[in-house]
Amino acid sequence: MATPSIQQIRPASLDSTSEPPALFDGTTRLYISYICPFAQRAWITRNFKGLQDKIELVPIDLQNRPVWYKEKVYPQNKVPSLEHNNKVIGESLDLVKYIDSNFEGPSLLPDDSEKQKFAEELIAYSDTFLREIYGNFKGDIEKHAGPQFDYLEKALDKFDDGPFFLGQFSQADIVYAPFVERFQILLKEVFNYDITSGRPKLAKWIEELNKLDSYIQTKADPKEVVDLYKKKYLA
Ligand SMILES: N[C@@H](CCC(=O)N[C@@H](CS)C(=O)NCC(=O)O)C(=O)O
Repeated sequence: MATPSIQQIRPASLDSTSEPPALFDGTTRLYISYICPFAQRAWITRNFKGLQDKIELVPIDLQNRPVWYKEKVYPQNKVPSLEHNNKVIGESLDLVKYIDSNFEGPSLLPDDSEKQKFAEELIAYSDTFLREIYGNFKGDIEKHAGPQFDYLEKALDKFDDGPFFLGQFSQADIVYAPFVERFQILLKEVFNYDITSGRPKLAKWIEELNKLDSYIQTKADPKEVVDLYKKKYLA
């Protein structure tokens, strides 16, 4: 029997014509959009911890959002959000930490305090990383984005007991992976800029990420990424 493709195991997105799920019935639900890198962070966390049966994935069509999402689930009207224990929480960085510490499954932070401190530093830097790159899509991309990828290359040099930021796969990798995925596609396609050129550790990090099912299953459609970003940033 053929292995089901990644797309086949993805539930269909709910749109303005869809009925809401049975909200606050005790089911834990992670609301995402397949194209959203912030939501992808929480989705990878859920997958890596093996919580596919404990946290139901509810994809939303952001272009044609159901009104009940804002009214009944998450007034901020953004994804990701998590319905858990009769409340709804949002913000991807908080959700990565929340899912990691409130559910079973392998921990996404090592015991080593030096590594924990470095994870905090990397996670705290992620907003600056994004701002520097997104904010310069119309400018000299090499000048502005280059130092950001150099930052990652240097960070990957800190621990040598594995290919990830802390050696082993952790929250820090999850925070950056969805964005590096998109920037790699987009900068190559639009600016012919290869983010891995001269950055062997970053190249290896991407290669190793692409061996993890929990990440592979969440990857965005590259064509959709390019179309969306061109429309948003380069029109
Ligand atoms: N700071 C938020 C950002 C989430 C976010 O901007 N999500 C986008 C999709 S990628 C969204 O829901 N946009 C809908 C809107 O702004 O109306 C997080 O980290 O979770």
